[in-house]
This record gives sequence, structure tokens and C-alpha cells, in this order.
Amino acid sequence: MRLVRDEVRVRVPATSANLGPGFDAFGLAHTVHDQVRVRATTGATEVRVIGEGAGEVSDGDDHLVVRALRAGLEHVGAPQAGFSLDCENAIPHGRGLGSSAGAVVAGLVAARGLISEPEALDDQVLLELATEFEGHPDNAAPALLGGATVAWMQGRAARAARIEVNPQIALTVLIPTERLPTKRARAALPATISHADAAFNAGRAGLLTLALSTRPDLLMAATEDRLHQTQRADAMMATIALVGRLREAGHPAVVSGAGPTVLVFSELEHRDLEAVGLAGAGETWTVRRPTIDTAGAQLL
Ligand SMILES: Nc1ncnc2c1ncn2[C@@H]1O[C@H](COP(=O)(O)OP(=O)(O)OP(=O)(O)O)[C@@H](O)[C@H]1O
Ligand SMILES: N[C@@H](CCO)C(=O)O
Repeated sequence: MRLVRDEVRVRVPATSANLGPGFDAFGLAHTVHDQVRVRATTGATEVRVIGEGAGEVSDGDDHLVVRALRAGLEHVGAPQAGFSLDCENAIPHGRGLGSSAGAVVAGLVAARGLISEPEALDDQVLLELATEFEGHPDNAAPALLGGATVAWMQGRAARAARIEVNPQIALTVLIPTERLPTKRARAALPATISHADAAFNAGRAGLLTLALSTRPDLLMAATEDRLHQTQRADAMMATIALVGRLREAGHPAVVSGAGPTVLVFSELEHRDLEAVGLAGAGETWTVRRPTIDTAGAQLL
């Protein structure tokens, strides 16, 4: 395998995983994007970041996009080089919006763009490689494929299928200032759950597939969860309280990924925010109303 280009640009969407009952399985891409320009050089790796993560993430070979890029090239036996990266990041880090999966998918798609036989890094291969980085496929699948996805593990290989999302479904994302690393949120989960709770979530997850596609009227019931949200409450009390207030007011709200961002399956207006005590709380919660990104990661 050869490198046939010395420069590519990649765009990846933010993602929300879980969507209530679909822990480690469901995910959704939205129209908030990171962009990265990758140039192969003969010098040492250097990374410049504007936006989210600037001044925090590594500026060398430890940078997550570079690590994923190198893993992609290694997988197909392509030569390594020095890399010069320019990242323009809009996906907040550690908020449950799939920033790490976005970075990994961006690096892998960049690798696909640089090599002589890009089909050797098709979506299936990239999903498997991204899942090795992430440990679970629920953010990587929508970051790569776009739209809403259900992902699962077939033995050690990740698989994913898309759900065609009903165009009536709108989104509001409420992003707090504090972060919650996914690792910490996962450590808060109990080792076992009851059969009744497993059955509850299995039914709701099935219902969610219907609700997202043909029956958005079922979204309230379909986004109920007993496996992970309240179990993580100590790590994100304001988030769980806000999800509760939104649901009491009739809005299908869930924790986005491992939190602490809240995802709502409706377009909240100012008066809706006021009703749950959020109007004027702009310093604590950033309100965004993205649409669903149906394209997934793209070489530009
Ligand atoms: N664009 C990026 N470039 C480099 N490193 C990144 C980038 N995005 C995320 N990371 C790394 O991943 C960490 C955040 O990952 P983490 O899994 O904790 O949260 P998340 O992916 O934002 O949320 P979630 O997995 O719940 O959706 C950052 O602190 C940083 O180390
Ligand atoms: N399913 C994952 C998503 C965050 O990466 C979790 O909730 O821990």
C-alpha cells in the first residue's frame, strides 16, 4: 500500500450515544463538526488546534487523531510519515458528545484518504478499528455513517445498521460547563442489574427503533431507561435533575452519551426553557438546536 496524497481534509460530526435505553448500542450524529487538515511531511509530527481542546490536547504523536491515523495506515501496511495537523474543533470534550470517537474517526478517514487503495479501509474496517480505540461502538458508528445507528458486537467485531430518522424529529442539546470523563462515568455503573430492569430496557430499546423512524409519538416511552442514567446521578446531579424536569414537562429528554450533556428530542423554545428553570442560565448551560447529520464523516 502506498500514500498517494500528501494532504486531506476531514469533517466529523458530534454524536450522542445511548439515547436513553440503548446503552452502548444506539447513537445519533448531529450537525456540530470538527474539521482537520492532515499533511504528510518529512519532519516531526505537529498539531495545531483551534477551538475545543486547544492548549489541552497533545501537539504531537500522542494526539488522538494522529494515533488513529497511524493505526489506520498500520492496518493496511502503508508507510508512516510525519504529520502536520490543523484542527478546528467545535465538539466539546468530555461532555457526552462523542469528541473522542470523532477524533478517532477523523484520523481513520484521513488514513483512507491518503492511501492508494481506499477500499482497504472501508466503513466496516473503520468501525472495527474505531471501536478498538473506544471500547464500544455507539459513538463511532454514527460519527462514521451519519444519522441514527444501532451498533453491536459480533464476537470481537463491531457492526452497525442505520435507522432512517423521521424528519419530524428535532433536537435540542443542553451542554453544561463541567466535564465528565467517560471513564469516570463508566466506573459509576453497577456490575449487575436485575432481570426486570434488563427486560424493561430491552422493550424500550426496541420501541426506540420504531419511535425514531415511523412513530415519533412514542418517543417519551421509548426513551425511558433503567440501566445507566440514574446510576450515574452522583457524577452529574444537575443533569439528572434537568432530565427529570424536562420529562415531567412532556419533553423526551435523555443523557447524551456518558453525560453530562442533555439531549432532547424536540426543539425547545425559550418558554420551554423558562418552564424548567433554564432561561437566563446561559452561563451554566449552552443551548444548541442542531439537526441530524445524515452524512457522517466526510473527506472534503
Ligand atoms: N478532537 C480531539 N483531539 C484530540 N483529543 C481529543 C479530541 N476529542 C477528544 N479527545 C480526547 O478525548 C477526551 C474526551 O473523551 P471522553 O470519552 O472522556 O469524552 P467524550 O468523547 O467527549 O464523551 P462521550 O464518549 O460520553 O460522548 C479528551 O479529554 C481528549 O483527551
Ligand atoms: N455508551 C457509552 C457512551 C459514552 O462513550 C457510555 O454511556 O459510557
